Amino acid sequence: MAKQYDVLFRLLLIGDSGVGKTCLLCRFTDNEFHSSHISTIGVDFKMKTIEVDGIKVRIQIWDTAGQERYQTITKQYYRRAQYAPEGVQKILIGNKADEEQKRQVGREQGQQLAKEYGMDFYETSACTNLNIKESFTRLTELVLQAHRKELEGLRTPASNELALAEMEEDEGKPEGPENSSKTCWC
Ligand SMILES: Nc1nc2c(ncn2[C@@H]2O[C@H](COP(=O)(O)OP(=O)(O)OP(=O)(O)O)[C@@H](O)[C@H]2O)c(=O)[nH]1
Repeated sequence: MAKQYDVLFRLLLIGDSGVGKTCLLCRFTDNEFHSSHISTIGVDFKMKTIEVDGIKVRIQIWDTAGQERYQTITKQYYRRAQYAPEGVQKILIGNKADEEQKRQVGREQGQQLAKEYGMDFYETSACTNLNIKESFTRLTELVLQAHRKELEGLRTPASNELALAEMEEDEGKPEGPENSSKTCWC
């Protein structure tokens, strides 16, 4: 049977508790917004398939708890992306852009910080659906660009045969940090 996607990526959301990581994810994957704050415990993930530049990309997005008390658990999950080594693609998001009157960080300040770390910067709102698709798509593009060589040929009909497409996700069972052996592109 033909594959539903060409390649699988893992992306990770990190940030302080309450900034809206879970809401960003729910808006992106299910187009939903929840006004209550139910803190993530440890980690959770959701999947979505998007097409970028002719490539069907299955994205597995990990949502981590922002609360400090879960840090020991969450760090286990993102240890390979932790110090953002070369090759790890990242963007900076300032969420809750709809709450202008409660703004904590100036747009220029966010842009400046992103520039310092060589990241793209997006102001988003999970509430109004501002820049949600755009930011996740941009990050996906960056990962695709970083893996251009391995992806050559994916746009052709023969793509299903490529080894990259063999990277299966196990939707029911998130891999534990210790037994994760698949390639992780963040
Ligand atoms: N106005 C507004 N509120 C938002 C937005 N995104 C999230 N919120 C609210 O902010 C609160 C926290 O959102 P969460 O998505 O649960 O935050 P989180 O970063 O996942 O929090 P932890 O799981 O504790 O790390 C909730 O009450 C959301 O409704 C947004 O874009 N605009």
